[in-house]
Amino acid sequence: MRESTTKAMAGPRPVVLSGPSGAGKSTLLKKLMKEHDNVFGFSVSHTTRNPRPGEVNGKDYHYVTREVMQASIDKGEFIESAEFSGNMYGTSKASVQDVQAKNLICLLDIDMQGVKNIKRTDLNPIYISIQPPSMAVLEKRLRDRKTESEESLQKRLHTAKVEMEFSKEPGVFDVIIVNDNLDDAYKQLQRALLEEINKVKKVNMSS
Ligand SMILES: Nc1nc2c(ncn2[C@@H]2O[C@H](COP(=O)(O)OP(=O)(O)O)[C@@H](O)[C@H]2O)c(=O)[nH]1
Ligand SMILES: Nc1ncnc2c1ncn2[C@@H]1O[C@H](COP(=O)(O)OP(=O)(O)O)[C@@H](O)[C@H]1O
Repeated sequence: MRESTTKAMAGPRPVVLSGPSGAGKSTLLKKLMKEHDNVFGFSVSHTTRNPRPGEVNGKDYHYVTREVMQASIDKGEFIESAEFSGNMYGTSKASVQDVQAKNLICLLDIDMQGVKNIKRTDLNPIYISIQPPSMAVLEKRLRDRKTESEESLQKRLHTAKVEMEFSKEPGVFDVIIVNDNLDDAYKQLQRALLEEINKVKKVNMSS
């Protein structure tokens, strides 16, 4: 029998945002959480990559060594994990359960391997693909973000092409949002989640 990670805490449906590095996933997630107080909770992933300036351990990611992360995976503490651009990333069971225990919509920012693996679990999220208007715009945004070395940038651009192809496979994503103008993309995202948002607001208001 498949292990149930979340069934006991049946509440609002989680939301997976996926798409190329630089497509705007973090920007959109942060805006959702800022504009809807006490509705969303971020699933804080583990990663072996170094923190960027301004990122906070335990908030953006749990920054860990490869040894620590692998040991934790081996103990069965992760729902999914993947190798992305030379680093490990993964969603622990605790990261999702912490959010679901508060009856909040759990937001996951994961790559395409994560999407494939989450589809094999009973999490049953809404799958949303965030896409850049073009590869040229994606490259410009990633360069302007100034977080990547040239090598890391090239790796991300290469993976972005694979991620874009993956998103075209029918039935993978429930919603596809092209993040050209940020406000428009945000409105589309909010519209896609409105039903879930209203459900949570109603329940949390009456409790
Ligand atoms: N599978 C999986 N992917 C993750 C997880 N956390 C982050 N990612 C993905 O890893 C990739 C790199 O993330 P990051 O290093 O923060 O770079 P950024 O996307 O360019 O901001 C992105 O595609 C994220 O969606 C996770 O827990 N599992
Ligand atoms: N619609 C947009 N127009 C212009 N710049 C954007 C837009 N959306 C995001 N950005 C910028 O592009 C960069 C990549 O966005 P980010 O949210 O970090 O992407 P991801 O989390 O998908 O890697 C950031 O510097 C962000 O401020």
